[in-house]
Amino acid sequence: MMSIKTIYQLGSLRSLVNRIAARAMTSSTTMSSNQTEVKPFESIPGPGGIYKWPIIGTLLHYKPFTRHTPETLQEFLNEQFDKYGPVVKLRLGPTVVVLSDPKDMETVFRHEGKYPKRPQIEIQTIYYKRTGIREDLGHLQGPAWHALRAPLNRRLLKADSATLYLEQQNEVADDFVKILASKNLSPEELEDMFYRYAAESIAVVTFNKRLGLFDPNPDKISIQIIEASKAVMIASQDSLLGKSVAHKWYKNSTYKMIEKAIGTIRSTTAASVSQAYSVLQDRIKSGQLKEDEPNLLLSLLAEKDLAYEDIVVIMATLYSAGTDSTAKNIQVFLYNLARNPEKQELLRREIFENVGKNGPLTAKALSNMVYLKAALKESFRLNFPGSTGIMRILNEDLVVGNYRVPSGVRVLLFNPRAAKKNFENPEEYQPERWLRSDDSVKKDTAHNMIVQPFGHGARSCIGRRFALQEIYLLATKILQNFHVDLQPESYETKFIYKLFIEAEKTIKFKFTKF
Ligand code: HEM
Repeated sequence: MMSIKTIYQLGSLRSLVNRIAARAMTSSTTMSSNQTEVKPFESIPGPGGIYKWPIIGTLLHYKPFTRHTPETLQEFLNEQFDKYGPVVKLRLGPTVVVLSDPKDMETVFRHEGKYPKRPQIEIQTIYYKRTGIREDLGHLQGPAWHALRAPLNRRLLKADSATLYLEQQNEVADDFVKILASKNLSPEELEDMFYRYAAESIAVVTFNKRLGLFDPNPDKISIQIIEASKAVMIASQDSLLGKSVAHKWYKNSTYKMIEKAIGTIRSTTAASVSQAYSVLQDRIKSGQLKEDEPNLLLSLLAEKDLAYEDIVVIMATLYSAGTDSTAKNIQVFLYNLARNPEKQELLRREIFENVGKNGPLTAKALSNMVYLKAALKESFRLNFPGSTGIMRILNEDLVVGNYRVPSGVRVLLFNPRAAKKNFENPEEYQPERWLRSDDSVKKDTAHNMIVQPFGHGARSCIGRRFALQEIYLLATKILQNFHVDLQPESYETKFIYKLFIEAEKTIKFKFTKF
């Protein structure tokens, strides 16, 4: 007989236990672990009747039938929770079970298996089928996904993966601050600068070079990727949340938008990678390559199971996924600091203590800066970065919220609601909640599943260490030099979502040099 250890080594103990539980659930007296009756999938509450119909059931959630669009989906989902309770079943394209209890989120993550499935974005699936081009990391599933992801885990998720690039990324942040100090930027120009900052910062990782995006006449091609990345986000959100449907049958405007955008991202990345490759070859030939230099491209080229084309796809994904997301969340962080000047001052004090008025942000300083980390985490809690939270397709039958949910069903872990419902004074910006020295906070942070801005588990964000580092860096440099404030009309900024959070109207910051 197989020992428990052997079964576990085969990676199947958890799923075995769950399968046994699932079988038990189908019997007439099914009970969950806390001895309450497990109810069938069909009985999960949610909008019924015509709202269950394909296509139309989703479109009815949006304008002109309600006041919502995919950009305000969080408000819509909150209304559904108020009406139906903590587990809701509704149509967002396909049927989706939306969960808001952290315990249920944990159950889903515990059973996601070796190849967690995030639902593919249909418009992208169709694009890949029609064009035959290679799918990217975010789209692939199963072993094909794992083949691209594993080499990146080793290179991007280690403790020092991002700090290796600190020196180069410090320079990018310094250049940003110089421009802020010397030019009178309009709010729109400033907003654009945040995108350029994120793109410039990740380019030193993907292409081994500065792109010069802060120059008066930057390379047009690099700027095009920024715009293309925004377009991919908008089209993807409309497809994921069931607003765009016709792309299935013909090239509607949303499809044309994503077709053009992915085409631009791929072709321009291919050119940048090819250039970086030539530079690398020249440096190897001339013996200029430093053995210890951080060089993602070089290290991926050494990976025998990755084709050159895979590397281009990886770099395209990292460059575009790493631009829009980071640029938007930096602004939200600065917004929260501007609205809470006393917290801004506490953070500035920590910065001065650790790096002084002009010093670079070092890995050592960063490891000491607990308030900086708490301040950003609190910003993520208050204004959740992603439109919906995390999505998965269940790999096995599960019991969540006392309902049986079969394998293959889409679940949406709606962190934004949990991030408000499980905290005291949830609308207040209180970085102190995340500081271990404050006892009242431990209670708040007890459930680790709630604020997961980068997702969780094997399928979580591969760029998270870089995203955090870039945000920490820019916030540090800005606070070393300026008081951050808001023009009165931006004080009550409304946030909407284009996959990631963004201000409905450009935020009007006031940076006062001191
Ligand atoms: C504040 C900035 C960012 C946020 C909030 C964010 C958030 C996320 C989230 C929520 C996911 C899905 C995780 C899951 O399903 O569990 C994700 C996936 C991903 N992110 Fe990020 N991200 C950010 C920055 C970045 C950066 C800088 C990069 C690249 C350098 C990046 C690359 C990716 C990729 C490639 C995936 C797909 C991973 C996979 O499917 O294996 N992200 N991100």
